[in-house]
Amino acid sequence: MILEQIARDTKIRVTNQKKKVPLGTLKKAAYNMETETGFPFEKALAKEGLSFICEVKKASPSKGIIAEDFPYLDIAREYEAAGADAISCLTEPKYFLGRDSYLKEIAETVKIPVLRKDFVVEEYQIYEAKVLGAGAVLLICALIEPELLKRYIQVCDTLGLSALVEAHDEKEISHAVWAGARVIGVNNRNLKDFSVDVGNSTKLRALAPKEVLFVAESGIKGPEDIARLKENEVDAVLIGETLMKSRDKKKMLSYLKGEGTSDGQ
Ligand SMILES: O=P(O)(O)OC[C@@H](O)[C@@H](O)c1c[nH]c2ccccc12
Repeated sequence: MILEQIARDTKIRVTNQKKKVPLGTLKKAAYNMETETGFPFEKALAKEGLSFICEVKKASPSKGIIAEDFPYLDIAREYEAAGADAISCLTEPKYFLGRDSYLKEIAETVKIPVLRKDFVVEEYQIYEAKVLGAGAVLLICALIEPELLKRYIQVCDTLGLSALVEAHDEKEISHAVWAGARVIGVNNRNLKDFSVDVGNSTKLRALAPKEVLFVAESGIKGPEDIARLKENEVDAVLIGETLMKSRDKKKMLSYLKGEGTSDGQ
């Protein structure tokens, strides 16, 4: 399955990176970073009404190249100006054509918190996220066993980083809750066959405690999806492709919010 393949390649990437920057050096740098108190990513999601996490993504294994032209800083600025509550930035280089430098530059440019979207298989990558300026890091349950997940969330806490814990089914939701996740995301895309069902997140919402911030991820195309998610007490949505493919992101975001009359193009 694709997720396992990506995880294997990520392990190799981390091993190589450690030769350039050893864990001890990275850790020191991470703890020397200035930290905004109060977990700004969680604050952004907890605000009244549905929050929007807008994703900067060049490509994906399911869609291939999404944005031929990829002015990532302009895109991030446009998201912020359009009213995004947070930004998600892919840093995985092989399958998503992401880069650490995209995240670093975006975090230096916008005021809203930035999520590092990568495949965390080692603690090392959490320190990297911090040093790159992220306010949050994605932790995928399918890649991290519960004991380790608990430890990773604690590491995030000591760094003032929020963890967005991704779960796909009931069992993973209970692992996430057990590990102390305060933010849980459910991916509507099945990583085995890439099929998308927005009902996946609405179905699983009830299984996470009310006080957990709940994020619906992937496959969100129009205001009817948003309305359905709102009805099911989702706190935030994570949207990539629909926004990346639209020429006017501000218009698209207001269309999704049900404010605009146009089709967002
Ligand atoms: O482009 P979409 O369908 O709106 O999806 C965004 C985001 O949810 C998706 O990129 C994603 C969700 N979970 C992930 C884990 C790794 C990489 C990417 C993802």
